[in-house]
Amino acid sequence: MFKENAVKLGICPIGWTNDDMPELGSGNTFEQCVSEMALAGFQGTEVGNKYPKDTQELKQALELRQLQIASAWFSSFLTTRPYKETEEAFIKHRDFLHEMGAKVIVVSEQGHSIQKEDVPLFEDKPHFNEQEWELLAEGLNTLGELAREKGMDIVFHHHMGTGVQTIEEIDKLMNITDEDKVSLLFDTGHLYLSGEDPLDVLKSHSYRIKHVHLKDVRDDVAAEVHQNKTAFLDGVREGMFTVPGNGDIDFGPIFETLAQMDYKGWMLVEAEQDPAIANPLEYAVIARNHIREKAKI
Ligand SMILES: O=C1C[C@@H](O)[C@H](O)[C@@H](O)C1=O
Ligand SMILES: [Co+2]
Repeated sequence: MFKENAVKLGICPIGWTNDDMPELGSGNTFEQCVSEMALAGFQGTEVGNKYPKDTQELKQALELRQLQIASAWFSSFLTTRPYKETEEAFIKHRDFLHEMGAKVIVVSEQGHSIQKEDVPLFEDKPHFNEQEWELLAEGLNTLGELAREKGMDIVFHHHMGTGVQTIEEIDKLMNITDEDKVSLLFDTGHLYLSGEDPLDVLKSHSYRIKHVHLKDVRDDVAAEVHQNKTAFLDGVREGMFTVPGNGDIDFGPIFETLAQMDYKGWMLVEAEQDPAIANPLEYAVIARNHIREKAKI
């Protein structure tokens, strides 16, 4: 299994408050969120919309709970907007994360994304044309260089409803970007929901994976989302995702493969669902226990 101290375990705030649907968990405070993360036994977190913007204030709140910032999501629009727009926003984001001690920056291409659109998730995903693939690759290589200026890496987030969702698309992106500048985020839930075998991605891109999101999927809800032509955010509300140990993904072989490939870095539970239905602390504890049982950490 994993070497000692190779992996840091974290949890994302999206189970407490959802940045894409701020009405989910609107009554949950930042203090409740980070206190419950620590109480459930996690060492770190990503950044959510309720976190203090002031780095000193955020550092103090995290130090009190012995939590670290692992990363934060960044939306790029390299395929649809002038490059400079993405670069300007990226530099601010990079500098904030650097100040907070993070080593990786999560990047997701949101050009043409249907992630927030009211259209069928399983039917309307975008497909990039060759020119868009080139824009994406060039832009990501440059963002990767900018991250390197601060000793950081960008980790690309493949995602349902975007142009980089399937294994074929992930393979293509990895092939056309510079391996020294663009790394990969491995998100179990997005791969499984897309119908991919997450183990295939681990095996093909082990040396580029530098960040992990642990998300489980409820097969019965996912089937309804498929059948009823539901949109991504409605699927989330309906409970398509949950924490590891509460859904249908078998995490044993995933942890085994990550350990065999000598994965080092963060693994963060990231399980968006309605906190009014799934109590965030209760589900954080379910996830922590499942990881202890299956990954022996
Ligand atoms: O990393 C992520 C961030 C969320 O905003 C996103 O929608 C979620 O599904 C995810 O994987
Ligand atoms: Co994710």
